[in-house]
Amino acid sequence: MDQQTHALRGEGIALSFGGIKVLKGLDVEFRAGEITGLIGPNGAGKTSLFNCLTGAYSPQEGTISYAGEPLNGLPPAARAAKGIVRSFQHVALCPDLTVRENVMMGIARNGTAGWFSAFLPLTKGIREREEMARAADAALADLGLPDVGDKFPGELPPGMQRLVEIARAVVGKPSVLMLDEPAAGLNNSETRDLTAVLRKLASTDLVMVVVEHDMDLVMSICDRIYVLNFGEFVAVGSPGEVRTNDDVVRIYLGSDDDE
Ligand SMILES: Nc1ncnc2c1ncn2[C@@H]1O[C@H](COP(=O)(O)OP(=O)(O)OP(=O)(O)O)[C@@H](O)[C@H]1O
Repeated sequence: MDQQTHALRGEGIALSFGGIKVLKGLDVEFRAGEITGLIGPNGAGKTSLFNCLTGAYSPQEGTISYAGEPLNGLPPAARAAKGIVRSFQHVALCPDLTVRENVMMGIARNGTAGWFSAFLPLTKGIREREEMARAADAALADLGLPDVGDKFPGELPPGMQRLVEIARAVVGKPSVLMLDEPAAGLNNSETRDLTAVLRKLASTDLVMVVVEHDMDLVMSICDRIYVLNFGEFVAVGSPGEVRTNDDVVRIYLGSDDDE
């Protein structure tokens, strides 16, 4: 896998709301085989950039591509069908479906007969449902959750719900996995479990992007980190380079949030 070729790239991304520029012409490259962090103080533009990459926002300027294929104009569902998937800051599991069924929803984008037909009492549907259930159980087991398939999300603690959400994102074998504040709402031990899971997920053919406020998590899992401030990158580099960058130190010491 050529990590440069199989990269998610943004060139000259500019986004404004009501004439206020929140992203000021950003060039960014998220490479396969790396975990790339996106950090910055509150209001820096992290979520806006994330949303441009997933297709939730359309930047007024710039191009977004994966493996050289332009993605501009494609809505989130079309990007997901191309293997570019995301998790949400607030756990977004269906409360009335079992954990296994929630994870099975992540397979639907793969172009099988589909999640709905898998629930119809037809031979094809039954076979497909069994295959999807096996894949869902395997994804859950891979993330250290072997016995929760029959439970409902509400029966699990927040840390496990987060892992179920990640299982749903990875069960369809994405090429780009975008995680929006995966540690939000987790306690220290849940964050440690998540850190181990994210490290394990990293593989040579997967682009992983993490927007996160938890600096310990970012510094321990990321290969490269982009630091945003007021819609511009002020630094990019390894955790060690970013940690000792004078501008980054100034931004974080000068900001009044708890990063
Ligand atoms: N839908 C919107 N309409 C108007 N302004 C917006 C919208 N979304 C974001 N903004 C503005 O864009 C700027 C960047 O916000 P964004 O949420 O991208 O920052 P962030 O770095 O993700 O912050 P946080 O860490 O607090 O989530 C902020 O000034 C915000 O008020």
